[in-house]
Amino acid sequence: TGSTRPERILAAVQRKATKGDARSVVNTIDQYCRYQEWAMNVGDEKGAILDSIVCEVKPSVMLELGTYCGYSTVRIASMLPPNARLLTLEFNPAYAAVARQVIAWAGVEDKVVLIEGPSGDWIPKMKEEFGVTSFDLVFLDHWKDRYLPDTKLMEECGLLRTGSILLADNVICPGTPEYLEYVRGSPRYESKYFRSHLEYTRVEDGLEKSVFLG
Ligand SMILES: O=c1[nH]cnc2c(O)c(F)c(-c3ccc(F)cc3)cc12
Ligand SMILES: [Mg+2]
Repeated sequence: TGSTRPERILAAVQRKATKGDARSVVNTIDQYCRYQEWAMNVGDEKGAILDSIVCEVKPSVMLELGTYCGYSTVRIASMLPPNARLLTLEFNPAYAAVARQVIAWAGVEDKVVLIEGPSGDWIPKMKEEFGVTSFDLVFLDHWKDRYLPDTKLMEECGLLRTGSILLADNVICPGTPEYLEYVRGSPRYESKYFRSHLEYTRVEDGLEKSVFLG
């Protein structure tokens, strides 16, 4: 049986990236996915927008929905101060196994809590299991059909406070129409679209930043 794409990404990281150097891990994955084989990392172009928002928000507690190989996990964690925490949720155990090793190689494991399982099950347990009061910033990058239900679930579970920010990937490609309609139409959110491109391609995609108004 051959390797999987995530395993080949991990092999590239362990072969080419400097251990303990998060930026080197990010650059290695971008190189691999641009020139060897495409993969669904947020990528360098949208990643720069993600960086600017993480820098602006300076979150103490952040949630990432959808870890995949850990590319954005490492990108975000490398920008967080030591006492900040990034909780990242991954449904697929094979992806989570690779992500743990990518996160370790980058040396950011102290700032990251990787949780395996369905977001719908874990979001209601965030307070009791992880001592979360509310999230300062949430990066939605999992399954497009879960963006809206998980957002409503976070509202219902009191995990969003006035000023909490949602940043959603892939709002154009593959597209999250119901989520966009909700955050753009709701008086409880102030939304803004950051136009970009689908990772490693010239296809349009973008990030939607939505501030929860309470
Ligand atoms: O399922 C996804 N979860 C999270 N992020 C994704 C992404 O950034 C993609 F580009 C894509 C994608 C996959 C195939 C395409 F042809 C286009 C986009 C999918 C996801
Ligand atoms: Mg994505």
